[in-house]
Amino acid sequence: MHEFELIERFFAPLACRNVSVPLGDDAAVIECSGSMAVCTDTLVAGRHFLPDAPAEAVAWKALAVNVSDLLAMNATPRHYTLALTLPQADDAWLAGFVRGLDEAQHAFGCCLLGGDTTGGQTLTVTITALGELRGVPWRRAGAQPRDALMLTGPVGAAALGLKQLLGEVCLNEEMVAAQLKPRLPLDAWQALADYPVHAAIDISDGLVQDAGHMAAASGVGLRLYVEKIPMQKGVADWCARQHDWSLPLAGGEDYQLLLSVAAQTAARIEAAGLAVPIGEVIEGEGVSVLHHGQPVSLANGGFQHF
Ligand SMILES: Nc1ncnc2c1ncn2[C@@H]1O[C@H](COP(=O)(O)OP(=O)(O)OP(=O)(O)O)[C@@H](O)[C@H]1O
Ligand SMILES: Cc1ncc(C[n+]2csc(CCOP(=O)(O)O)c2C)c(N)n1
Ligand SMILES: [Mg+2]
Repeated sequence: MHEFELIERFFAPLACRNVSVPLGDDAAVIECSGSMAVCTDTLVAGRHFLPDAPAEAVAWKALAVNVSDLLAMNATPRHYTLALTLPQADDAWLAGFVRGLDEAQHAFGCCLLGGDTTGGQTLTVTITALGELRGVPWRRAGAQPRDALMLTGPVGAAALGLKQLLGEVCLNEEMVAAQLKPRLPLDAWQALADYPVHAAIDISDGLVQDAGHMAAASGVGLRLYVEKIPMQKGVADWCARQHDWSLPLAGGEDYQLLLSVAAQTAARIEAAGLAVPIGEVIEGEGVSVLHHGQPVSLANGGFQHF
């Protein structure tokens, strides 16, 4: 199959229709009236997913991790581009990949503007996503002393799912699903439009490491309470058995949002069931973690590529 035939057959059906110039020219053209958020994330076989991961899951995750960054910025997903490097053009793999992308597009409300397809040794998927700001951008730099820190959902399952895929533990399919096809907190995010958020970040590299980015950008310290952090029962049980909280604190790929909000806003957000308080912002620097009052130190702070 030729490169152009492949694009026409697999990717043209996913293309945005309601844009000035859609997929097919040297570049797409879109009209925009307000502010747009733009982000890029790459998935590399062997680094971000196991080489035998289902194609549907790879596609879903590639779009989900980008949409997660848009949500963290307070932007509604609209469009994306796809750069794909394939070791070979395998019909069945591509059909699965397009199914996963189609499902993700519908779930996240965005469509394909264009991209690039090349041959290469390592399967690599790079997506650049564009979203429309729905208010002020939620920056990492806005956390203020006495703010409450809130998390939109549980953490730790994706890291436990990876352990299961690697054969290190045998638990249940919920963890594997969290690793392969992470769900985003879309409903909570929709409702959060009505609340003033001082700072936000999505949890991709691990809660403590990403909280550290918020702390550094804001020039404050953050304090987290392990017993308040939401986690799936399987994760909590595993951590309690091992006396080790590194999965929810540093495992990463959770794609929940960490928010810093004024204490009175936090009470309303919690009452609406949109996020739970897990700590607070203090004067100082860095992230400290307490478990029933005892400091927790982590051997490994979070995911690092190098
Ligand atoms: N190669 C690069 N060229 C230009 N800017 C980059 C590059 N890599 C990262 N950045 C920028 O650095 C900032 C931090 O990037 P990073 O990838 O750590 O973001 P993140 O959202 O924390 O991580 P994730 O990749 O898990 O979504 C972002 O503003 C990003 O655009
Ligand atoms: C095969 C395999 N090895 C390791 C991991 C774990 N992992 C990969 S990327 C990442 C953080 C986000 O990365 P980025 O900062 O690039 O967005 C984590 C925790 C995995 N999922 N699959
Ligand atoms: Mg991010």
